Amino acid sequence: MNEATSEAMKEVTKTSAVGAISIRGIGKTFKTGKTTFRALENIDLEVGANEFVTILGPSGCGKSTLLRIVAGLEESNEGVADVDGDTIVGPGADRGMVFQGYTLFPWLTVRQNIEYGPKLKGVSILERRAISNRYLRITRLEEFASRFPKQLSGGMKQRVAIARALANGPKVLLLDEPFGALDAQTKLEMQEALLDVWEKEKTTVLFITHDIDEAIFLSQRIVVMAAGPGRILKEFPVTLPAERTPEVREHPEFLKLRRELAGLLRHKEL
Ligand SMILES: Nc1ncnc2c1ncn2[C@@H]1O[C@H](COP(=O)(O)OP(=O)(O)OP(=O)(O)O)[C@@H](O)[C@H]1O
Repeated sequence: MNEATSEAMKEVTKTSAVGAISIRGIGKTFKTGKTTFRALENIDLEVGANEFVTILGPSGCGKSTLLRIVAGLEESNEGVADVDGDTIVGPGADRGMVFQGYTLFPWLTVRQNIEYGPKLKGVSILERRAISNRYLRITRLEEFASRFPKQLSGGMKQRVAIARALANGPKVLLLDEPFGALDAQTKLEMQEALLDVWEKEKTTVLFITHDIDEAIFLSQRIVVMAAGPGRILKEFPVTLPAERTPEVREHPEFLKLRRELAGLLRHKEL
């Protein structure tokens, strides 16, 4: 190999995308006493590295169960899931998760919450400071670094939760209705903030919601699930401009997709 080729390959390795999720034939049955409940049936889903994919579906269709399986918090009964070819057998630093409920440590400041994961891994204090500075900046929380969670609004708490997940350097962000508890205006602001973070970090995002507008605004692709048993109904590419300004919500393509999705989900309890 000549020098030029070897330099070119180094460049490819440096910039090559990571965080591809592959879900193949996943099935899940819950057993409670003598009763069994089929929560997921034969789920196949490929999410590309750096892609932003949203799973949209009615309550109880198994969205959270599927995300928990990818997070390694729940075991499937059938099928396999992997990230970049590494089979998921439990939680791992390659996957960061943010839930609807605020899961911050109340006794730690914003900065300490963000530094918690790196500290557990034994990262030096200087490096930890650099990491928290980066994510405080990206999530626009710099001036709140010394506050405690109870001194923050709901939107700020979710920004800290996202910063804390990113501080562990995950390849994949798994977001389970992270803005579900926020008021309408804060929710819109958080959607823009999340896209900003995704743009800067380029992690793969698998996002769950039952909000059609949220799914369209955020995603490159929407996967619609149905219940009884939980299964994938249909996938929709979102062909909106890459830059999602608030005006995108009035785009003919946005309105068309909203009609299509609402039609598909009309008889479901969304
Ligand atoms: N640990 C469990 N034991 C028994 N049943 C469960 C368990 N976890 C989930 N289920 C059932 O599996 C189904 C799917 O639940 P899941 O939380 O994945 O749905 P979801 O689509 O995320 O719903 P929501 O939008 O309301 O959060 C539900 O009917 C739920 O009652």
